[in-house]
Amino acid sequence: MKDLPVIFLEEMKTLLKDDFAKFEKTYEENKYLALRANTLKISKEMLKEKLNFLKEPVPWNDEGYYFDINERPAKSPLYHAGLYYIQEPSAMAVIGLSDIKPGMKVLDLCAAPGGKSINIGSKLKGEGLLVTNDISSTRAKALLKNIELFGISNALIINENQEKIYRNFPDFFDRIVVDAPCSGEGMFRKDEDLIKSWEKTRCECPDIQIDLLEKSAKMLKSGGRIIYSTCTFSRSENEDIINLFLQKHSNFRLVNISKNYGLVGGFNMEEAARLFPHNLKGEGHFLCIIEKKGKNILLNKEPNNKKTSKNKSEGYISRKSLPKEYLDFEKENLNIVLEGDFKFENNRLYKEIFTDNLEKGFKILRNGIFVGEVKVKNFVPSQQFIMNLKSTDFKKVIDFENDSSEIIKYLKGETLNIPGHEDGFYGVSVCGFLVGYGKASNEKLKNGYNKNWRML
Ligand SMILES: C[S@@+](CC[C@H](N)C(=O)[O-])C[C@H]1O[C@@H](n2cnc3c(N)ncnc32)[C@H](O)[C@@H]1O
Repeated sequence: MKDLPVIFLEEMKTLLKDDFAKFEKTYEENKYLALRANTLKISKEMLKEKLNFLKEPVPWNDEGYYFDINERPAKSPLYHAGLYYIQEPSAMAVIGLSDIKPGMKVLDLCAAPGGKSINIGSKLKGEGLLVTNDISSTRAKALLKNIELFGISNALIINENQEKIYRNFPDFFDRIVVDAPCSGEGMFRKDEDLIKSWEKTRCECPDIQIDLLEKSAKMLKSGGRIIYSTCTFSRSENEDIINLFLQKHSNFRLVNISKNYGLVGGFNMEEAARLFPHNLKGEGHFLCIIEKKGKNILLNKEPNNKKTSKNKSEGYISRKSLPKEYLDFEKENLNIVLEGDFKFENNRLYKEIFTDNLEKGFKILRNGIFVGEVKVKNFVPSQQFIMNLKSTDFKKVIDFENDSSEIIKYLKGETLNIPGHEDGFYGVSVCGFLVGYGKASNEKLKNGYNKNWRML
């Protein structure tokens, strides 16, 4: 039994009444682990065939599977191909039970390290826009890496506060996910550090949570929905926050979340959902969906995100003005013709997703895809670009089995011996899924894998 704060246990007794004993017992039991197929790259069924340690599906997310606590899926080369994301099973309910559809404009306001954003990315299927944000610059870097690894092409990754985001995106989004910073009570079993910071976070979080909802309300289109979630049990960070918000905003209503698989309603808020560890295989979570009343103007037909062409920022170039080095690289090595809104700045080529102006100083970590850079008259593709391609997009590919020692060497940054291969650029893949590229010369493959992503 962990050293749980006495006040926390007292509050849980009041909250759960007869169920408290069952709840308390879960602290002596093992936590559950799960992962989610990245359906931008692989179907859930095909992933199950490739990973023989997967167990039963996570019932509230159609991409999720449980796996055994002794497995280390992050060590597999298939993970480095962006085929799955390891995520706490209850956390999968947030996007799993939402109705995000291709073409929507979605904001993930508190997104790092990106578990929900990756899930939103797969639901959008590359259509529409994902604006994904975290206020912490260090955590936003982890978010950037995950968006790159999982091959999400339609994301604008930002590192801003809610005030500045709302000034730039009034009445803009179809869905806003507020996976709010919280006191983390639901994760005490998983992460004991949260117990240490609990006294502080439980006092500070409600003010931030209500402000995040206030700003989200202003960024939402009429008919749009806010998906509010926390991983804490406390009513003061869940139902109380929602009630406070609804009292101030009569133009919002609660949307009912279906209660299957052990999910239960909120306290005096049947429409919301509570996930308790004594009712299901996962940690503690709260989830609530609120809708802005009014004419439904979602999924309006303008291409992607563009508000008006007048607001389009400057500096875009057409395909025919792309640097010769890129066009030569594409012609020689790829089977694709890249189209889009391009920028070429400081020898770096970008294919952007969000083309409107944002206020000066707005912190953008990535807008769409960083394609690569021109270095000494050669085009060097970026890791992100590679992760957005399929192995069939490369003219030449070297493929390895998941258990081959060569793919591990590649992921560690080593040069590979490749007898019988002609010189030139190669996509490098595992079981047919790209992990990177290399340049062959004299039967050796110079490693092009991102140095910062190397397997240790
Ligand atoms: C529960 S975690 C998010 C987990 C994430 N949604 C996921 O699924 O991987 C909450 C995040 O909120 C961020 N945060 C805290 N205050 C914020 C604010 N005012 N605006 C945006 N993000 C904030 C924290 O840095 C933290 O990364």
